[in-house]
Parts: sequence; structure tokens; C-alpha cells
Amino acid sequence: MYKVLVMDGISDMGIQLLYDAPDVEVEKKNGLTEDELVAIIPQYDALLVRSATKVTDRIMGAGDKLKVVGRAGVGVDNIDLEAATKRGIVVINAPDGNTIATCELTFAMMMSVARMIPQAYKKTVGGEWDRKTFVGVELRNKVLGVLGMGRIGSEVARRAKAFGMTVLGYDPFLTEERAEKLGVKLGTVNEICAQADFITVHTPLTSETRHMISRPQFELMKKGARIINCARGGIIDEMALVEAIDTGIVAGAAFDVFEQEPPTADHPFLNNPRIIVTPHLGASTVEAQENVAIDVSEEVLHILRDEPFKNAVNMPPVPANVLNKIQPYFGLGVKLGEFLGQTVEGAISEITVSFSGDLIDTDTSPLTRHIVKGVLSHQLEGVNIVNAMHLAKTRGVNIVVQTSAASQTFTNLITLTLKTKSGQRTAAGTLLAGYGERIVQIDQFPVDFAPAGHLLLISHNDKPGIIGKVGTLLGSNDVNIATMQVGRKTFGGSAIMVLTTDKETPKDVIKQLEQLPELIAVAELTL
Ligand SMILES: NC(=O)C1=CN([C@@H]2O[C@H](COP(=O)(O)OP(=O)(O)OC[C@H]3O[C@@H](n4cnc5c(N)ncnc54)[C@H](O)[C@@H]3O)[C@@H](O)[C@H]2O)C=CC1
Ligand SMILES: O=C(O)C(=O)COP(=O)(O)O
Repeated sequence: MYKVLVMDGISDMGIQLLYDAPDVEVEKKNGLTEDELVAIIPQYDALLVRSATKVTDRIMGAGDKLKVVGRAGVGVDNIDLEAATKRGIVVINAPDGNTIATCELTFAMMMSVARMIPQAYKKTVGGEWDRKTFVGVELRNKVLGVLGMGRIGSEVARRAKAFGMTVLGYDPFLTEERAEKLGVKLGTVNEICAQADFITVHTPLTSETRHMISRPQFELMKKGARIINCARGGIIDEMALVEAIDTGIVAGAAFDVFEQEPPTADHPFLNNPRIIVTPHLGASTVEAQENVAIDVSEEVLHILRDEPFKNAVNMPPVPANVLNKIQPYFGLGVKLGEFLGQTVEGAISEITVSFSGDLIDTDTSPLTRHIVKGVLSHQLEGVNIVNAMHLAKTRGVNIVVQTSAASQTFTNLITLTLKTKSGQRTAAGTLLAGYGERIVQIDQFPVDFAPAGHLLLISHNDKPGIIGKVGTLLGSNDVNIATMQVGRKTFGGSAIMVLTTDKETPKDVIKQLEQLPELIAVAELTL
């Protein structure tokens, strides 16, 4: 039974999938301190959060069983990604579910700041009928600057066109073509600051975007500019904004997010009549909360059940067309890695993976992760596809990936070579239509067996009677042979024997096998 801890008031409707899962037990908690989380996290396999819970290195370090941290939302700045990656914890988010909610809040904020609705409301309910103070501005014919043209920024730009606004956009990944499609003119941050009547930011908070709008940008702005931040506190320099309001450059600002959340009671935004604020409500709609919770629950279930999942924040994304092509090879990749990893002794200095046949024209890096995971899993605990490459790198293992011309014999072939101090070993595997995963080469010997169950890998000299001796010895020790494969290059030369047995061969039987004069080496492998 997997235990999932759900924090931060994630939508119950959205996580119904988890409640319904027969192999999952859900617990909901709120407002735990780091210490409290550290104390209880060892029981859980998955942790689900919104932005309130800071998922620190300490918490993940204590999460002995923790496989996945799910963020029911976009921003993962509250999760220590590096700490997760080094521990092999998958971090997933739900990037699409709250786009519209946040875009619509941005518009609500833009209109509120243009017409001073919150200020007018406050006076009116206070008994004052003040129609003079609240003369606003229209959006029509104004210039809107959008910094960050991703999901939310693009939706904001679309809607702004309907309001008759001219939209200027900045995003390092925005092509001229896409900008044209959206009806957006491209500009630099400074150009946009100089021309816009309204500026809204929709980037993540990174070292590049921190204080992207600060004193120098405010100095460029038109008198009367209005600023909106429904993305992340810190993208706009809060103190510089207050100054720009005091000096009359900025006429008004609307902030949903703060550099520190919640802000302290003496935060200068909280009693400034030109600044309106909300408590990080961008994603807070019934629809968005349901969407993000559904998305994250689906992915969490996949990860817990070891099923393929779409996207992880701490792993490069895999496009659907690539995934469709290489996913069938994941199992083979892991098995091949596990198989060969068990045949070598001592530290591995190099892992070489060579793809041929159907696998040459596609991005095979996700498959390489599976192979490396398989190789390392015999030597290291807790290795998975998230941390496999990281663990290999930190242990100084060189990973070489090659493609070779189409295989003559097989439609697809993965060849794996492991280098250690004492030499190198190679194995190749293929996915054979109708037969599934097969290992078809060990070192220089052709073989053909399914990489599963208990295996005995025997190197020997090709002499008459050797197969009988091995069979008799195993049989007399009650080890039943399920399949047997013998590979040799030349008559009477060195050869290899791969046996699958119905149960693990006891250590003392391996010792007896090793004493047969024709045998060079015996290895017991379990896959
Ligand atoms: N207030 C709230 O409750 C919510 C806030 N957000 C925040 O809104 C922001 C945007 O979210 P999405 O549009 O979903 O993300 P997204 O990833 O689709 O878009 C972000 C865009 O910012 C761009 N970008 C990155 N660095 C940049 C730079 N230096 N200058 C200009 N552009 C840059 C990226 O290229 C990308 O296109 C995120 O910070 C997210 O956490 C999202 C949902 C709710
Ligand atoms: O998705 C995001 O990035 C958000 O900021 C939403 O945060 P929340 O889930 O409402 O705490």
C-alpha cells in the first residue's frame, strides 16, 4: 500500500483518483512546520503540495520511502530540485491546469488597477459616496507589455487584443513567427518599459528574472504606467516600485505575489492606496484546482506503480512521438543493464551504449537513463531513472552513447559495454517481434535467451561432456534447468553457457561448478 501525504488544501475532487486507488492510502494535512514534516515524512511514498509547503533538502533526506513530490500547480520554486534529483525523487508539476485561472486574475487585476475598484469598494461600504477620486483609465488603445510569453503570458496577450490593446512581448524563447500569430510585437525589456501603459510579468523567478523590473526600468517608464505581478514575488523589485509610485512615475500596481509570503504586517504595499493586493490567488478557482489535482494525481499513480510518466521537472521532457517510439525498449534497456552490471566486478569506469537498427534516428537519451539505471542498480541502492545519470557522473563513470549503422541481423539492437579495471564486457539485446526481450550476444558469443529470472552464466572450454556434467551437478542438487544456451566461436575454443533455472542456485552448488576443470568462471544472476 502506497501512502500519499496531501498538503496545502489540494482539491478533494481532484484527488478522487487517489482515494479510489486500491493500492493508495491518502492522508491530508495542513500548515506543518519543516520539523513536523521531517518527523512524519518517513512513512510516505508521495508528497503533494501547492506553493505553501517548502519541500527542503532536510525533508527529502528524511523521506526514506519518498519516490515523488507532486506540485499541484506550475511554480516549483518551493521545492529543492537538486536535493530531489540527487536522491532520485521525481518532481512533477501540473503546468496546464491553472493557466486560464491565472490569466483571468491578471485581467481582473488589470481592470481593478485601471478603475481602482478595491479602493472604491472600501470607501463605498464605509459609507462614503466618492465619485471624484476614482476616475480611472480605459484599456482600449493602451499599450500592454507582457514579459514572459509562455502559457499564461500568451493567454493574456490574446485577451488584451479583444480589449483593443496593442501588445508588446518579451520572451527569449518567443519566435517572430509565434509572436506574429499572437498579434504581439517583440521588444526588449527596456523598450517595453519605455512604451507600455500597463506592464504584466509572467516569467518564473530565476536569477535572470529577479528584479527584472527595478529602478533603471522604472526610470524609463511613461508617467502613469501601471504594473501587475501575478507570477512570482521578486520579479519586480518591491522597494523600487514603492519609490516609483512616490515619485509619480507609476500610477498604480496590482500584486498577487510577494517576495516573502505572507508579507509582514508592515510591508509597504499593505497600506499604499495605489497598490492593490491579493494573497496569491492566481490559481485559486474551483476549475483550476480540480485540473491541477487531477493532473498531478494521475502522474503520481504512474510513478508509484512504476509505469511510464509524461513529464518530470527534474528530468528533461520527452516529446510524445519520441516516447512512443522508445518506450517499448525501456524494459529491455533496464534488463540488459542489470544483466551486464552483475557480470562485472569492481568499479565501472565507462558505460558505452550503442544503438542500431530502428533506434538510430531518434532521441535515445531517455532509454540510456534506463540502461544506466540497470547497470548501477546492482551496485547502488535507490538508483532510478531520475538520479541514474547524476549518480554515474558523481562516481566518475564516463557514459558514451553511439549509434552504429543498421544491424544486419536485427531490426533493432542495443549493445552495452562496461569497462572496469580488469577489462570490459559486452552484451547486446533486441526486441524481437513475437518473442519479446532477448539477449543475443555476450562478449563475442552469439546467444539467444530472455533476460528474466535466475540465470547462470558460465564461461568454459568447449569440450565434449561439459554440458552433461553441469546438468548432472545441478540436477543432483535439485536445481531444475528451464532453458539452456551455448555459444562458441570455434570448435574446441572458449565458449559460454547461459542457463535459466527455476530457483536460485545455492552458493555451495556454484562452488562445486567452479571446481569442474573445464569451467573458467560461473556467475549467478537474478533479473
Ligand atoms: N499567481 C499564481 O497563483 C500563479 C502564478 N504562476 C506563475 O506564473 C508564471 C508563468 O507561468 P506559465 O505561463 O504557466 O509558465 P511558462 O513556463 O509557460 O511561461 C514562462 C515563460 O517565461 C519565459 N522566460 C523565462 N525567463 C525569462 C526571462 N528572463 N525573460 C522573459 N521571459 C522569460 C519562458 O521562456 C516562458 O515562456 C510562473 O512563475 C508561475 O509560477 C502560475 C500559476 C499561478
Ligand atoms: O502554480 C503556481 O505557480 C502558483 O503559483 C499557484 O500556487 P498555489 O498552488 O495556488 O499555491
